[in-house]
Amino acid sequence: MSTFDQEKIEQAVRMILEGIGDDPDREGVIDTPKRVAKMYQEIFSGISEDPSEHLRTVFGEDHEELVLVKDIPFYSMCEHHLVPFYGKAHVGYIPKGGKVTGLSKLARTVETVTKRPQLQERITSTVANSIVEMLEPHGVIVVVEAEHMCMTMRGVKKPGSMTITSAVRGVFEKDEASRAEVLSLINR
Ligand SMILES: Nc1nc2c(ncn2[C@@H]2O[C@H](COP(=O)(O)OP(=O)(O)OP(=O)(O)O)[C@@H](O)[C@H]2O)c(=O)[nH]1
Ligand SMILES: [Zn+2]
Repeated sequence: MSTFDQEKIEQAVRMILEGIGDDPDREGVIDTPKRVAKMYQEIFSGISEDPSEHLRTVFGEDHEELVLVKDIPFYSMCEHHLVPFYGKAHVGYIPKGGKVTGLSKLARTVETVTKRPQLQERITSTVANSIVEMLEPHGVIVVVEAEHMCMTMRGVKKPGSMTITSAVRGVFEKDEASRAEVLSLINR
């Protein structure tokens, strides 16, 4: 995978400004290519990171019941239109064999996965799969709710519409009662 290329983005943004019929040399936008490149470095920083890495932090804690971090806010960029979609992620798992990770690491995993050109479905399944791979828990549930600006400010123009995706693994797949319990906590 190629690395972040600030100059290439600056050239491209300048061309976009030209392409939309603006003057890239006028005072107000002269520094815009630089600003956008700097912003992209920040909002696409997850491309060069491995989400699973955060989950290497484990404590040998004997807790084999639900751990749920809900309402993790995120901003991502729709890979089809490169406009934002944003909302909340809820991440729950039931640890096994003492593999309990730090609570912030669940939010950091969401951060890495969302800071890329994305699809909401892929965010949801990548977070769930990273937890399965690294923590080998009894079960994982990830619910993501988001508003997509490509559906609000343009195109179909449906502001307020929310997309909800979920990924369930292990016990949450098989046990309806466990799934219902965690969903009721998320919706509380
Ligand atoms: N499944 C999925 N679709 C998404 C996501 N973000 C945006 N999309 C959709 O991607 C689709 C792209 O459709 P296209 O027909 O190729 O592009 P378009 O002509 O701009 O589509 P419209 O948005 O309907 O105007 C649209 O239906 C978007 O709503 C996402 O996270 N998951
Ligand atoms: Zn889109």
